[in-house]
Amino acid sequence: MTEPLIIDGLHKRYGDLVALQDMTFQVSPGELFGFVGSNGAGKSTTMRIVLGVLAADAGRVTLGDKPIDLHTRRQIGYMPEERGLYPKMKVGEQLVFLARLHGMSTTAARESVERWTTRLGVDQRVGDDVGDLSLGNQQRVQLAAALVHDPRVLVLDEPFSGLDPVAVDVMSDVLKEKAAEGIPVIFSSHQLDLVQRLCDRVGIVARGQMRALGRVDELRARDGITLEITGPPTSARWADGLPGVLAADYRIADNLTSLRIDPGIADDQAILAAALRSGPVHRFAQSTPDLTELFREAVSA
Ligand SMILES: Nc1ncnc2c1ncn2[C@@H]1O[C@H](COP(=O)(O)OP(=O)(O)OP(=O)(O)O)[C@@H](O)[C@H]1O
Repeated sequence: MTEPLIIDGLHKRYGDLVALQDMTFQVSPGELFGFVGSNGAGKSTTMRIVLGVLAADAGRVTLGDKPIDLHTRRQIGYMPEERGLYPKMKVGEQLVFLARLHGMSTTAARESVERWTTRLGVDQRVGDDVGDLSLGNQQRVQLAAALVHDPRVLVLDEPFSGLDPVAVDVMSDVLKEKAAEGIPVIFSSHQLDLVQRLCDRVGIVARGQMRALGRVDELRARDGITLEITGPPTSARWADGLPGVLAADYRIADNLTSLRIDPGIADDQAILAAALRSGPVHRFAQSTPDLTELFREAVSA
């Protein structure tokens, strides 16, 4: 078990531009945390500060209660957004070199490189220059570079971008495995379906601030439940004033009534009865917002 990664009150400006404002969250050991937000929201800036490649103006990053110093930093596996491999160096040599930089013996480094290149499906390419690989395979090598030194924390900036579906599955499995081993894993992504499927918790950032933070299912339930009813004439505004109905949207063109309800107060059977009093009911369905809808709400707030 390692300690939680704690990001506490980070502020960062680039000249007049406020890139981070009181960015605060933590990632527990064994947790797969999805970091999402619009372009320019501040995800890479946060990750760079965690790695110490960029200094915050205020706030701190700790592993448990220990500030991240040079020693702890060597135990983080990092995939930067600007991929940082040397194109003219051979895959295998480069990975062994990086593992050695993190303090591994040559023998342990070679074993680890063989294990990870095999696991990630690039073992046939260890003798090739990185620059001769396809972008997707370079990305697999980049993930191997983040993993070869057996890190205590994983911080990955958009690890899924540009991967084919098979590589997405391999990457997903590896991230789940690393989290299951008990280390904190954080990754940023714009692929919200993937984040929703994989992550224990998510943070949604907009303009340098954390706008929503928590388990995906809790965030989805927090905004209430939506009921969609087709049949009763929307012009009758039949659901107005029913107990527990937070908002009613009558879509006249589709003859569809969409109700946001508070599940603690609303009685779905009473709502169905009210609908039937107004006309025949052809469809009565419940849905919760998905991560894409939560994202839209959070970034537009
Ligand atoms: N070196 C820099 N100098 C000036 N501004 C910067 C610098 N790096 C980032 N920024 C700005 O800081 C803000 C946050 O950028 P950051 O790269 O952290 O966002 P991001 O959430 O990772 O975006 P994306 O999803 O597009 O990668 C943006 O407005 C960006 O233009």
